[in-house]
Amino acid sequence: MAVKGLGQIDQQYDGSKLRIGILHARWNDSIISNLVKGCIERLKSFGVLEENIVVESVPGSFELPYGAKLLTEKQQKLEKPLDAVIPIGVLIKGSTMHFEYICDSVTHQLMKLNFDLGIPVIFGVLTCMTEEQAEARAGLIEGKMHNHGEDWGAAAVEMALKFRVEI
Ligand SMILES: Nc1c(NC[C@H](O)[C@H](O)[C@H](O)CO)[nH]c(=O)[nH]c1=O
Ligand SMILES: CC(=O)[C@@H](O)COP(=O)(O)O
Repeated sequence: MAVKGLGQIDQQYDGSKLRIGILHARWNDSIISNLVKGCIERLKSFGVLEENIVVESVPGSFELPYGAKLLTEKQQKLEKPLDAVIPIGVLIKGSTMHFEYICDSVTHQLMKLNFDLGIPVIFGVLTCMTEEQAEARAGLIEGKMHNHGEDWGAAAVEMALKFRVEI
């Protein structure tokens, strides 16, 4: 059994009332597509309704933090607030320092957004040294790793519901 991964879920979560935003980058599109697919499938496995999953895209991972903030605020203005947002991006090391700067700034800003927006913001960004690493983590290499998009869907549902108090 694999050591890496979310482990057993600690309780049954009913996602049928949740609204979840997925904001994905378009860089490295073939890998992104499978991560988004896995994420949506996992959300649905918790009962999240298709019509309550809002999927939007931005050009690259650098745009994810501000895009996630704008998406969340727009849904609030439309009186359809999100219970969690899942930014999804794939960063792959090139030949300059571009990768390091984007990984660092995006990670910090997404973490900060949790506190600024007051809803869970999941870390759906792969930061890989090679394309092969990214493909493996998107479940695209048979027999290697599972699709990490599934973990992000599960994390969103758990974090949206875990500390909720129904009055
Ligand atoms: N190299 C990667 C990028 N680069 C693009 C930036 O994220 C950004 O869209 C551009 O600089 C305009 O602001 N994005 C990724 O998602 N993945 C990469 O590997
Ligand atoms: C998107 C860029 O600015 C690009 O020049 C970065 O190059 P690399 O991915 O090789 O570091």
